[in-house]
Amino acid sequence: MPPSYASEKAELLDVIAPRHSLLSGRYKQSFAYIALQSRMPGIMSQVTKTLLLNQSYLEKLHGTNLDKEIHIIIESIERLRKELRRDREFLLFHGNESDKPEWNAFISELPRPKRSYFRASWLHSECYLYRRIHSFFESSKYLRDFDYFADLKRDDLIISARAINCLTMATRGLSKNYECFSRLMRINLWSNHFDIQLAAFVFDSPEDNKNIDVLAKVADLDRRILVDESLQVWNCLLKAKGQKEIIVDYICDNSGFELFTDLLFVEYLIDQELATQVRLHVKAIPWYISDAMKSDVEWTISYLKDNKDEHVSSLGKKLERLMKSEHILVAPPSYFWTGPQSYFVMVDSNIELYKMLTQAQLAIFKGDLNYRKLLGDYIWDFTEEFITCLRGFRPTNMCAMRNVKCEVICGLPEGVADHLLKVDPNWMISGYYGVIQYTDSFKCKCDAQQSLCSLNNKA
Ligand SMILES: O=P(O)(O)OC[C@H]1O[C@](O)(CO)[C@@H](O)[C@@H]1O
Repeated sequence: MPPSYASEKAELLDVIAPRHSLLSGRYKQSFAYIALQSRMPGIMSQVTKTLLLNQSYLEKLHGTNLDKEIHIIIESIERLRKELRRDREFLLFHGNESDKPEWNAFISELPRPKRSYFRASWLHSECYLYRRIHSFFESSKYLRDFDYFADLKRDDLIISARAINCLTMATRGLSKNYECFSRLMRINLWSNHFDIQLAAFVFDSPEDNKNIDVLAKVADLDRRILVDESLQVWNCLLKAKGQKEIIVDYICDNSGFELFTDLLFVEYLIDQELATQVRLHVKAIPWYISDAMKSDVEWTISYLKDNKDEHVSSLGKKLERLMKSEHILVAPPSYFWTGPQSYFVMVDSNIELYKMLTQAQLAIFKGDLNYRKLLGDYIWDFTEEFITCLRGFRPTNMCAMRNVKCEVICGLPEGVADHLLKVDPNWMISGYYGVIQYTDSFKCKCDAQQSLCSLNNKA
């Protein structure tokens, strides 16, 4: 265990994160504390290691010696690690960051006691750390575009070869019905559980290849879906039938195997005319290790296209055609997705992005981090309604699909959380449980939301 300067400085409390508070590293029995105390330093070491491992490749690529640039980046990472360990205040950005004004305004407006790693909201600390790491690369001459997480993301797809073959075969020629739709959705949900460094779905028998019920191979998964509102998502898309334009905004999470299943689901939406266009919202910079960037979407499609399995390869070619015809497209990059803010502030801090989402029939938010930002990284009552927790953020009909990897959750039926706490004390951080939650854009309940509703209706 590294020395805990942080505990002296931040007056850490040896408790779980209390109800009705923001998640924060202050609570020593929370996942936030573990993440800041040991996970983030580990990730920083991983970045350094990757950089050194890639040095000769990068030097060949740029035709120059990179000792000095690499040395500066590694030293900066070391300094950042010390700042974190000592619970220092967040520093302003002074480099070439495109989103520098937004970040600096955000940091300056934080109340002082909420401006250091262990005292701040966990969401702010964690996003800030990933943002700082990237800023070291942005300030360099040759390494500004180096994605230090790319190898991990690519390996994740490569080790999933068998699952990719099976799922590709099993999802050809699907019918348009709720059953197929919801199975694809569930495969997509669980792929968020098997993210980086976890083995993907395992398929052994040859029958797997033709059987869309591949979920049965992953023991008992459906039992672990705590809320499944996929029928409402299906109905939301059916309601748009006949419209000339049906846009689905897909706020992506991880690359690797998860992005592959995203693409399978998106292919189905387009094939079945449930959507005329799907816009993938990805990250502008390397983020939370495995988050998808535009380059990952492109790499994934060309990996599928060049696959030696003919079904996988023709899927890759089909996806490429769908991209060319703009049935699928990567939305213009927005730094909002790599900002520290929760989504309820989007209407004030990024009205253009908010308006863009209002054009969609449905916005799907994938993964744990998106969920945390939807709920403001706040510990709500387990049974609080999803719509309430969004605090007015409702640009369109919305679905969140997420495995439960931290203590933020809502919308559970009465008694479920109490039961889980008894049978599985780690249920909130294991990623074993999942939710598919939905809210309709017109389900407006409170006065405070009136102004947003009228904006939605106008946009
Ligand atoms: O890839 P996801 O599902 O967004 O998960 C991100 C992970 O990062 C965390 O935010 C922790 O760093 C967890 O909540 C979660 O385990």
